[in-house]
Amino acid sequence: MDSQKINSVLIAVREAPFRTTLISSKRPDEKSIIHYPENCPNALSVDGNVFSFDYVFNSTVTQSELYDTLVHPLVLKVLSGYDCTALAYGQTGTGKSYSMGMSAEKLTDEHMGVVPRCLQNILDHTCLANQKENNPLPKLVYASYIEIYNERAYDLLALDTEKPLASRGQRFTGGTCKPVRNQQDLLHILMLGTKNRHVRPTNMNKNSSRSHAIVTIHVRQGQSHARLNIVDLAGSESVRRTGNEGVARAEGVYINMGLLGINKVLLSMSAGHTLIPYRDSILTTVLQDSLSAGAYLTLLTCVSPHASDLSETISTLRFAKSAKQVKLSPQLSHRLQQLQEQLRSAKKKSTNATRQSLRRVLPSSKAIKRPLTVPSHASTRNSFCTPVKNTEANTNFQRHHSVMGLTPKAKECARALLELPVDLNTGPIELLPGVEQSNCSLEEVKTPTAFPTISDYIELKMKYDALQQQPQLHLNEQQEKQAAERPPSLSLLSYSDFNSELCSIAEENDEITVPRCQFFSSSPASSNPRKPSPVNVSGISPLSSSSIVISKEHTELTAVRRRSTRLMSRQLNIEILKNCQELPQRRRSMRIALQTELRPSPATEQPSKTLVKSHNKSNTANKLGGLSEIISGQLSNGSQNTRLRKHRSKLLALVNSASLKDLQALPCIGPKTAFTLIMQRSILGNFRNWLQVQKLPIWKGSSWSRFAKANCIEI
Ligand SMILES: Nc1ncnc2c1ncn2[C@@H]1O[C@H](COP(=O)(O)OP(=O)(O)OP(=O)(O)O)[C@@H](O)[C@H]1O
Repeated sequence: MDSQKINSVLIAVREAPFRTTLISSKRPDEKSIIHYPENCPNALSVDGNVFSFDYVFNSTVTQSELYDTLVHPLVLKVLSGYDCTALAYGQTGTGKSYSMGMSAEKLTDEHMGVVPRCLQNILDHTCLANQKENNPLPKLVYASYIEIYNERAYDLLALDTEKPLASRGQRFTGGTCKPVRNQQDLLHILMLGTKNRHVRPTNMNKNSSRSHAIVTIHVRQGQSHARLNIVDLAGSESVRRTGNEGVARAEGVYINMGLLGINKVLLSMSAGHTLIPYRDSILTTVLQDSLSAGAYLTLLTCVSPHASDLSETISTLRFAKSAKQVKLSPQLSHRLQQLQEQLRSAKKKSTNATRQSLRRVLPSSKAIKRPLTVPSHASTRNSFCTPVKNTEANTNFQRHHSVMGLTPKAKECARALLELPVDLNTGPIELLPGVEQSNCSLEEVKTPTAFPTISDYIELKMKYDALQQQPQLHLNEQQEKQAAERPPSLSLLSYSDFNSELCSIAEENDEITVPRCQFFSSSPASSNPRKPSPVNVSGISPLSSSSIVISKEHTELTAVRRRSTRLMSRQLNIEILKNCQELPQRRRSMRIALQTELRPSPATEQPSKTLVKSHNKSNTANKLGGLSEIISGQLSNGSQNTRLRKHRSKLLALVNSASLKDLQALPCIGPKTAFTLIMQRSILGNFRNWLQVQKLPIWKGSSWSRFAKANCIEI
């Protein structure tokens, strides 16, 4: 079905017919400003500027021609499991909504737009596919319809359309998905959308959309889920020409803000930046997944033939040209899910052969590493109590796991150890050999599976609570002795694994309630096993029956601190560490600033080592040179002032020319600040003085003063 090869990014231009309403209508003798050079089928020229795109449609193109050429290939890709986005961009009144077919009006064959055609096409395909006898999983089609109005996302298919789904900075979880099984469902969705969408007459368009609208068609088949986003952006507009006042004027400001956001995202993507400003507007937040490298993107730019719209037309075409630079490499959205599904069933069967083959397919996936650290659901009481034979391998594994994630070498070692034979029934985590378990039914207690769900954790907690009420383990003297001689358990594996499970769940659900557990890191023999203590199972012991809320930040704090943070904390002295307990939760720039503040200031007898050190660390600082003398106060007042002046101008020159990486090397500059600084620099040109830099709207709170202090540029 996806045999047809299409470019991952397709850019097309459609010329709108002359307007017939309100201002700027066609003068009797007026000709279109858009010309089509002969011999260049996919080019157009406006005012002497020639632009070429993948497709160029003149004003006579029909809706069905446009669909067949531009959007039908995307539909085929969606049906094959890829995420796709079709986006309409352009000046107000140039036919974006008309082309995309966002409303329930004009549903005749002549005027029907992209949305109804896509849905019809997808329905036809899925019906055919589902009718095939050898197709066990039917393809199901759903659609959602949302709008971004005044920087808030609203669900147009919800019962309460007034309640925003999300606003800027908030997480967007998606709108109501309605099943689409036939024409009636489709019509119902479009009618609801038309009824609820914000539309208002302006001087340029009697039915001007006041919001960006997104129709998402979901095609599900089993675990596979592909999406086609059809986006009708509100038109860019100048307040002067639309004649908007009051609310309409404010709407225009928000519309332009969303368009600027999408502009920035596409420009950053085409410039190959690693930091894409998705969070700058709610529109780009919502479209983040679809505007990522893993999806197909088709951009339809609509342009006006009117001479009075010349500047808007040229800027629209320039935008389309820059979007052409975006490089994407679409991937099957459900591929990984399928592999994980296979792994899960392979784990249940505990077949070594299947695992080995999957490891070859997914060599670096952490999902592969997990089965070794936790016993499978199928583990029985006996298998739990059987000592792990491959103790040496486990000890090695433990050692390597403690550094896993730090260096590629450590990861390599761990991966190599994965190849060692381990009894899959027992797993590497065992209880004490020969322990009598009285009534304690250990097989009932399931350790987290490789793919736990929230209900798994709730179940786990209930079982811990139940076990706490039951008689504890009893050991005889010999067993105690054996326990004392026993090598440390693989608790670290459990700790790290359990935490990473929590992290992944916390990521999916901003916060969840899980059993409060203590992860022991030494051999159980180190504590008195006779003492009534919680039952130790697989390296996890309950602290209390109370629950704690584990948020994403918390789990990051405890388990998956960044490597830089871990290395940094090793270098810092204990005093700083005490003060920095909350630091990993904060932004990098704040952390660096706080550390700078915590260390002796330049004025004290211990000159600002942080600054000198961090400066010396990078090339950036090497360019600045001589700073240590200034800070340490070794120079006389006069020469110190001269040095400072020189330093400031050198630093300004650096800010005017430095790359993103170099800027980040400066104290109190994080990746975000560096990025916005570069964006401001590209908009405003080189900064003339530090006052200009200080006045930029990028400094929040006391960030400027911290930056100025840390870099000796206080004005
Ligand atoms: N190719 C076309 N053929 C026929 N009518 C068209 C065509 N393009 C646009 N129109 C008509 O022009 C008018 C304005 O179009 P539309 O509302 O789609 O513009 P828009 O770009 O979405 O504007 P806005 O951004 O303000 O919402 C509509 O009445 C639409 O029917």
